[in-house]
Amino acid sequence: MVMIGGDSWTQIGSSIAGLMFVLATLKQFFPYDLQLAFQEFVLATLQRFPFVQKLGEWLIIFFSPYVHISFPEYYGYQSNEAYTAIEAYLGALHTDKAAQLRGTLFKESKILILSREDSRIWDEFKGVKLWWSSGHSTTPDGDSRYYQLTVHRCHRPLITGSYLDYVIEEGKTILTKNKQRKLFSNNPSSYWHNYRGNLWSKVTFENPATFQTLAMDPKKKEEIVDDLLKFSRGKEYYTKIGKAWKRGYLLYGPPGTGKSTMISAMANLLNYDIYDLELTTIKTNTELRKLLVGTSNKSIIVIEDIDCSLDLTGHRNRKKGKSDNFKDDVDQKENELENEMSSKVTLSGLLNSIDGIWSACGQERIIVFTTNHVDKLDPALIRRGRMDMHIELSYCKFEAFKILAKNFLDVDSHHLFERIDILLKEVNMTPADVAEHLLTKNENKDVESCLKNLIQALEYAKKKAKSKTVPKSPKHHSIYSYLCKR
Ligand SMILES: Nc1ncnc2c1ncn2[C@@H]1O[C@H](COP(=O)(O)OP(=O)(O)OP(=O)(O)O)[C@@H](O)[C@H]1O
Repeated sequence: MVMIGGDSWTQIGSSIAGLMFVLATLKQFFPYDLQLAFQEFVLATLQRFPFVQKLGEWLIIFFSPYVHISFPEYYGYQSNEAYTAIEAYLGALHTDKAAQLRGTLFKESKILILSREDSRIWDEFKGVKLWWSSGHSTTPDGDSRYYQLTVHRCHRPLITGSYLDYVIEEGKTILTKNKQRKLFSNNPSSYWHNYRGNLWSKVTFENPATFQTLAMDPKKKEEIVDDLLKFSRGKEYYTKIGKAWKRGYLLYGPPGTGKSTMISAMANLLNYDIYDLELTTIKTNTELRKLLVGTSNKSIIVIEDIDCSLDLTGHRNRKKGKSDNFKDDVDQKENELENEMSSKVTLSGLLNSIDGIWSACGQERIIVFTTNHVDKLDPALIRRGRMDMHIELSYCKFEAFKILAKNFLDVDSHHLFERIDILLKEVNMTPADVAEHLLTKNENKDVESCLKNLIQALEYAKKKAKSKTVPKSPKHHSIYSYLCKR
């Protein structure tokens, strides 16, 4: 064992102090990025010797006069809004001097947006120079990108006090200015790999539907628009009453009555993103929770055709009643096996996720269920409080027809309107079908012949209804394909 005497300690102490003094003096003559590069070089060399590396890291942290603040892209499965705001802020910083830029031209926009792509960016705030760097880190939850801010210790109060607030505010302003709404669809878990950004695929959302062009009873429409606007302005209200800032809408009605169109109109009204959640590709409740946590604020989460997505409806009832005979037992076993093979997302899993997650971590989220068969749904799923507003979209009545006529033919009144009014009272025709007939205008037909064409179709439908012919079932539109095709 080597013993070190009191004199030796004094010697070591003064040597370290001397070295620190020399380093601190030298530092003044080197630009900061050179110092960083040097630190990285030292660490890379030391990496070969894990113990020495740990010691080196500790020494650098201990003696370095700089403070490092990290902003990871995700915490757990939730995205970090500070990261997104910083990304936007830094992307727009000194673009005139940057060496590496990325150009983006959004559809329908004439402005090319140039943003920085360098991994090291400096900034200046109230005369203080600051350094930003970006990188990747691996955590037990998967890979995450991050931004790191480095600043001299003496400027810490300025940075934490006002600079960071300034960066986040500026970043958010840039994001709002450049905001392109996105339509997300969930990837199967086999795609997720190690990176949380792979949970959802996104495309730019460009469906032009608005509440103005949505054909439905104007009073009902006004009620829905008011409700949505009240929700989006309700931050203080929800905080005051201690409720999660979320709202659920159940849209029900026959195919082709405008459920998907209304979702687009909602997104366009509030400037929210849409998450189209396909339940059938989700294997477990845990996966479902990860996906929901991975959604961002100011978004609409849509579960379309909830009655067909999974066996959500019967679970509770089946569990309650004990099977009386052997056949029931066999049926139950078969059902369980089927569930095992496909998806294990259960009604209770869905309900827990909806209620639990947002009360814990979500803000400003709308959830929409659509169905063609409201009567098939478990009451627990759609009770008020969970689905706050139940909206029925029904067959085309005269008020709705007038909106479609305005949309497609640009006419407010016409002598044929009266006949159409009478026929619409007698026949159930969906707005989708009416719209289809009015679209014949595109085949160079005039308004008069378009309306006559519609009257003919209505009269034909009336005759069919009388002879009790079962109408052909209309095409199913998945919201994703519908929104993408527009
Ligand atoms: N109420 C409506 N107002 C305006 N257009 C409508 C309305 N309903 C349907 N349409 C038109 O019909 C087409 C299909 O409508 P949409 O997909 O919104 O119906 P849906 O109720 O969601 O049908 P599904 O249940 O099959 O998904 C759209 O292209 C839309 O333009």
